[in-house]
Amino acid sequence: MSEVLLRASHLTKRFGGLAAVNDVSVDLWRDRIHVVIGPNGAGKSTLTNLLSGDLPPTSGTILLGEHDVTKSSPEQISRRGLGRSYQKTNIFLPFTVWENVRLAAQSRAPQQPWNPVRWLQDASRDRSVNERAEKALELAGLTARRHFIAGAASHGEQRQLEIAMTLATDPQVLLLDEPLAGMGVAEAERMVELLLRLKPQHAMMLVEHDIDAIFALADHLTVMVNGTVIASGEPAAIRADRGVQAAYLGEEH
Ligand SMILES: Nc1ncnc2c1ncn2[C@@H]1O[C@H](COP(=O)(O)OP(=O)(O)OP(=O)(O)O)[C@@H](O)[C@H]1O
Repeated sequence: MSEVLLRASHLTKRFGGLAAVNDVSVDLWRDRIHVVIGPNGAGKSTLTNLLSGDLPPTSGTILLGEHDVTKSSPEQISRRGLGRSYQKTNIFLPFTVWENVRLAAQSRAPQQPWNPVRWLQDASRDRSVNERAEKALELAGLTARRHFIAGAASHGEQRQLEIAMTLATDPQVLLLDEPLAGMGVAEAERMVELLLRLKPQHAMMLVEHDIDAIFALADHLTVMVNGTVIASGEPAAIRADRGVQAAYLGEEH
């Protein structure tokens, strides 16, 4: 049965006089994909940064499960089960796909000083780390690519790798920033399949621009403009909303 895994209430984030996120509430449910759309500057990235702890809200509250994480650090929030993909910035391009996923899994083990080489050596001895990495690799559909050098993998495979690395931290809530960005049709289809495969075990929030993917994936759609939610609900209802059409989707929709 579906359950709310993350509940953000009345979040506001001000940068000086600008309310980049203005009184936004979001519930993320297991087995539901919540897609946030909106034009440039709408506040989508800022909202994601608030939920992941990368930015503190000016006001509002965030519950992750039963825990109030409004003032928690990204590390604490991650350890409570929220995984966020960071568009390639975490990938070590000279390492293999497997090594990257194993490093991400190792980040869940007790803290050590930052030393990638030692992390690799330690990780190879740690069965639970390896098991978590193996599972993440498989879930992300990358088992056959494990020995590829990450830097030589295709764009689509690198995006899959980001998701595998996020999964290796064993999250229940996933925040994914434009998982289909820059993908061709076949890669985008594979990514949509992957996200649908992950859906039953996770609560997911995606920021996405690809209209076809949005309507293929979204169980719930939130439309933001200038920091404010102008519509939120079932995709079919949002698609028919004239205010949304005028503000965002364009005349063809
Ligand atoms: N650190 C910051 N300091 C000041 N203003 C910021 C900061 N981060 C974002 N903003 C402003 O907040 C508003 C919302 O930005 P945000 O990046 O969240 O929008 P977005 O919907 O993600 O846009 P895009 O689709 O272009 O990524 C914009 O006006 C932006 O200039």
